[in-house]
Amino acid sequence: MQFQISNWQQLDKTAQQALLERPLQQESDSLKQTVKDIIRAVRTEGDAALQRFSREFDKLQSNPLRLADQLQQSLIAGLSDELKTAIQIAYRNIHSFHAAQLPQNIRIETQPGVVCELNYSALDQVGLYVPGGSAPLPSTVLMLGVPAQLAGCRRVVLVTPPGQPSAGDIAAEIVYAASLCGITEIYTLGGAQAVAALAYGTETIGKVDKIFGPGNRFVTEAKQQVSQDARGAAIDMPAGPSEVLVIADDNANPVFVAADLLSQAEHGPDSQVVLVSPSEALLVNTISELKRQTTLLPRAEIAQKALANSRLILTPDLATAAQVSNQYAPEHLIIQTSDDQGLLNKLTNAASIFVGPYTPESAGDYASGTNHVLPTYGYSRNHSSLSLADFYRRYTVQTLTAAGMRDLGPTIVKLAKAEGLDAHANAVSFRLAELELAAQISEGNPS
Ligand SMILES: NC(=O)c1ccc[n+]([C@@H]2O[C@H](COP(=O)([O-])OP(=O)(O)OC[C@H]3O[C@@H](n4cnc5c(N)ncnc54)[C@H](O)[C@@H]3O)[C@@H](O)[C@H]2O)c1
Ligand SMILES: N[C@H](CO)Cc1c[nH]c[nH+]1
Ligand SMILES: [Zn+2]
Repeated sequence: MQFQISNWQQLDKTAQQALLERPLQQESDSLKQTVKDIIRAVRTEGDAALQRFSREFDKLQSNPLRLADQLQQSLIAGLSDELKTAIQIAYRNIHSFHAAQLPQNIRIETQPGVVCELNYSALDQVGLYVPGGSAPLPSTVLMLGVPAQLAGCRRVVLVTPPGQPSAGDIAAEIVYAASLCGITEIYTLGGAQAVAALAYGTETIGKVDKIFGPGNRFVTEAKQQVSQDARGAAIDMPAGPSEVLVIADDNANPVFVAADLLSQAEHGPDSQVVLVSPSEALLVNTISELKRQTTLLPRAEIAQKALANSRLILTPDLATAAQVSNQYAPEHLIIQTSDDQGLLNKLTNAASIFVGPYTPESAGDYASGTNHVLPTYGYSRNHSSLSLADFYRRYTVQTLTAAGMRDLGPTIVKLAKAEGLDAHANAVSFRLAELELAAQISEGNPS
């Protein structure tokens, strides 16, 4: 494994930008076309296309699609108590953190007789995509299922790629985590075809209003495409291949830093990990640790491919390291320095930040309580981590009394006239005229 340390200060602006590029294939034309073709096939052929793609991409001979209730029960029964307890603890913490996010309706009188309300209502039907191509992710079931449960969405559908035939259709941990979240409508289906089925519906799978969840580049591209079609479905965010940026100085332990980098490198070959440090010694020692720890990992081959996309960057100081991170806009940002709190104030574009030597990203990936569904590929510049609010729609209500109309009406008429929109002005002035007439009648003085 070859590692190269890049000296940030010695690069010009173009080279600096190139250094922070994500792995290439993410938005290639061929990916877009592949996904477009899959979506079109699902829309025209329905379940038959789903079966065909499961055979082609997931090596499945035949797929019953919906996971029978009885099979769900027997999978859950086979799970060890130890693992069930771990899933319950994660569920509890994720539940606590998300329950605290319950949105509050607002009702205020902006001026006498003019009442404005902002209300939240839970989305009716939601689809949860749980990745499973490379590893089944029961933790993602909790990250999506807990907020859907707390919001009270009426129909919650879970899709996840089928496992290898020898290992059964689906991981028992996924089914157990789903059961804690009250989810029983589960389909063993993955990739762009699953996203298309959720967005448009097939004979077996009813369409949903919004699709949540992370996935590989096929899943992420499919979500983008269906969200651009008014007949498709809304989506949460582009949450693609995992990435982490670590800012560490001499104060950090290279064993921890290397472990944190590898924790995301093992997700997939298109994951990216970045280490930014003002300490050359820390960079060099972390490289030795990366080499040592990688060989011990069962997923070493995947991690090595991801490490080939990765960056080790030497900066003159921590302030410049913060600037590099802000420019990169990472999904996860870990800081292990002598001045973590000072650094926090300088960080603007990370989706989820992990502070100090005892806060590995794994804590947030599994069990601390925060959501691990996060924008990748620089989208954390303008997208947020998944939260309870994403499972609601917001709408406003307003009520003007006659007195409110009398007071505010002339202002509205003036503004509408200024825009040259006379019909808008009339909608108010006709009411004002009627109110004027009514007032004169009540005073016994109709003109
Ligand atoms: N950003 C986040 O919040 C977050 C959270 C968890 C996981 N992740 C990421 O999710 C990803 C999960 O990826 P995964 O692959 O393990 O599972 P996945 O479920 O996202 O994708 C697997 C599916 O991809 C489809 N596919 C595979 N090869 C294909 C091809 N050549 N053409 C068309 N379709 C194809 C198959 O249908 C398969 O079912 C990882 O990159 C991981 O880093 C991100
Ligand atoms: N790191 C992933 C988010 O990018 C989430 C995850 C699930 N399991 C392990 N990690
Ligand atoms: Zn992870």
